[in-house]
Amino acid sequence: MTKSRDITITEVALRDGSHAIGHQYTLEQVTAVSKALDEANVPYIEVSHGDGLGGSSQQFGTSLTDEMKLIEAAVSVSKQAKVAVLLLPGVGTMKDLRQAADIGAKMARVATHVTEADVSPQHINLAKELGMETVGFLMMSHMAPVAKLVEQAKLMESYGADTVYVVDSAGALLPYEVRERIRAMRQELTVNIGFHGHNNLSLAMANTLVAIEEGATRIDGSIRCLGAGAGNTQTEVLIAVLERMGLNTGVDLYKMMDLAENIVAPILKKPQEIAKDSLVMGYAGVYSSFLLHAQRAAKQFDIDSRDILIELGKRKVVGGQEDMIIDVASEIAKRQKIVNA
Ligand SMILES: C[C@H](O)CC(=O)C(=O)O
Ligand SMILES: [Mn+2]
Repeated sequence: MTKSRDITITEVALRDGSHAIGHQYTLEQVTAVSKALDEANVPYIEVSHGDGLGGSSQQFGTSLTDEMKLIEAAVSVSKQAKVAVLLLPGVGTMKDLRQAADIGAKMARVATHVTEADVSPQHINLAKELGMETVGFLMMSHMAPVAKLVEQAKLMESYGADTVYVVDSAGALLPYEVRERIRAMRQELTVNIGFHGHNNLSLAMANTLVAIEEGATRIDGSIRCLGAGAGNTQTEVLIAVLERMGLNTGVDLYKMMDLAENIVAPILKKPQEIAKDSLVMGYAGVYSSFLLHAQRAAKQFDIDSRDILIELGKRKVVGGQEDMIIDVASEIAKRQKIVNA
């Protein structure tokens, strides 16, 4: 019998990693990765467009494959794993959530900007009615002071979330900032606490361990770092580290290493690394999902992508404001033309 898990992992490469590959997952890739994750005993596998259900659009990026087909495929090969979906109210609809539940998704992660939890009760309630496990996902957690974050987390708890996550969308949080956030939430909430990191400042693992030290038991990872920006906490590495610490995830390390090497690495166009743009995202506190958008805009306007990202950070642009990337790029290009004239 498997010993109960000390830490429960949600593998997010098939959702967060969608950003890194321009939402081009094929049915074959999602089937192969999900099957191997299930065989490795990963308890939760998140599958959706990178921006959650309903994200496929000009604004966020069009999916190659209908996400419902991807979810269906993941469900069909998961014997023990539960398939999770992400939903941003206003991007995904109640209808999307119903459809995902109908085809077998068992967990709904309702994501809002860290100060906007009050847009989530309808979706959390519907997920509960549909018999799904529910997670409140507070994105861009670095942008709110601790007291505000706790207030918003308590709102999500009051709406019925079984777990509330601190989401370091920009990979900008420093370990002491994760510590104070998780500690305060642990003191004020009775539900599970989760942590979702991004590795833009090479701190995803350190931040995850600090979160666990402070009482987070639900942790996200992306295998081979296949997530937005520089990727998330690398799942197979995390499993090895936690095993060394005597913490049980129930996940088979060898199977995860084989999956990372043989199936996931070939999906990546190039190995995940902290390159200049992802580093700037962590430094300037910019949403990791903006990476490819900013790089495309830089090319279009023949400017440095770092200038766009720094400006987006200054303006505190958040998820859903992807159209601002082009505006900012065009302004920088105009300014530079005037200076160089
Ligand atoms: C929609 C975002 O990609 C959700 C997420 O993973 C994050 O904020 O980080
Ligand atoms: Mn993320």
